[in-house]
Amino acid sequence: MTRTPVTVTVTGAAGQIGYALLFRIASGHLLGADVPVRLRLLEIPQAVKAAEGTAMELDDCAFPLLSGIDIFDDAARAFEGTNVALLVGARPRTKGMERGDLLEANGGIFKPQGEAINAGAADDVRILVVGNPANTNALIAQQHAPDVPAGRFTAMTRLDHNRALAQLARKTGASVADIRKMTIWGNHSATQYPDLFHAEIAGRNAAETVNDQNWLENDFIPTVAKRGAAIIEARGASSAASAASAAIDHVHTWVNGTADGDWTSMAVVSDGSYGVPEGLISSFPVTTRDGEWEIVQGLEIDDFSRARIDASVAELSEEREAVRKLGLI
Ligand SMILES: NC(=O)c1ccc[n+]([C@@H]2O[C@H](COP(=O)([O-])OP(=O)(O)OC[C@H]3O[C@@H](n4cnc5c(N)ncnc54)[C@H](O)[C@@H]3O)[C@@H](O)[C@H]2O)c1
Ligand SMILES: O=C(O)C[C@H](O)C(=O)O
Repeated sequence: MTRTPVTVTVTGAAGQIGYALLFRIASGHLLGADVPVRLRLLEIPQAVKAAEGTAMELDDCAFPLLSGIDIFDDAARAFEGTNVALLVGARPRTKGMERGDLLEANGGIFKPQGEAINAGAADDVRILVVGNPANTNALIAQQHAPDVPAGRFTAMTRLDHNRALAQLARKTGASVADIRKMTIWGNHSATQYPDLFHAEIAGRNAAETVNDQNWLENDFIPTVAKRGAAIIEARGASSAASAASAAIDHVHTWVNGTADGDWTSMAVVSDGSYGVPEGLISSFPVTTRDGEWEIVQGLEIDDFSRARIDASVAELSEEREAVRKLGLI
């Protein structure tokens, strides 16, 4: 193997998402079947031993692409030279909580991690924040990494995107592979807006194909937006394997590009597109190419969609105010 390994830092490596994620990174699903990876794992001191156990299991898989694993309890060292940073480590919500309730508990994690990325990551670093509330945690980290281009900080709404694909496929009998141009707008929270008006099934408009406004409004949107809570209710723990899978999808699409005629959903820093205030990290339809993303422009937004996008974006503005008050940005 002649390629230089890509350094991937994963925080919260001993957690439930970490356990589902690391084996897929090491087997080549994150970056490609020909890309060797070196893992740097970050955990809190009490969980380092558990991370060591996971590292032993990774060794035991004898993955040809895995060129090394290092474990740290110090963010500054964990992000040294990192090309891809997956910020997973944070407390998950439990029954009855909204993700925003985690702001105070988790927000403090992302300031030092942003600083560590700023100080030590590779010039081409790309960051995905998974830990909740993901959009605002990404904003906190980004605000503390002034030397890293703001667009490198993204938050995950790909799980919501995948959930929307699955619900639409189930309703229409279409295959997931036939669906294109799905969009999640706004926050990774119950206010998010999964948009069927621009999606297509086998080239036909999805909302027209479904032709059932009642289902769209009272079933599809709430099912997707509240799926995280439904998983917690059913499993007694928040989503893990599906979250890890979405994280793999997010980075793979970012690095390898969206298919022609399709786009994906990523929470990225707003440039004011679609009336989303500049600087908020909000989910948009994006295309990707050569490791860069671009917000899809020129979509017509009707009153129904406008109201829902505005509500989710208003929540993001409130979260930004809340972390300002907490002194986190
Ligand atoms: N964006 C999404 O779609 C999405 C989906 C699922 C879960 N999540 C979120 O991901 C986060 C992790 O979920 P989980 O189920 O793996 O939780 P978990 O409790 O199983 O694991 C979290 C891990 O993070 C570690 N950790 C805590 N603080 C840390 C720090 N400062 N540095 C490094 N590691 C730290 C903990 O020790 C623990 O091992 C939660 O906030 C959860 O809500 C987001
Ligand atoms: O809902 C949660 O708290 C976990 C995660 O964000 C999810 O969407 O499953």
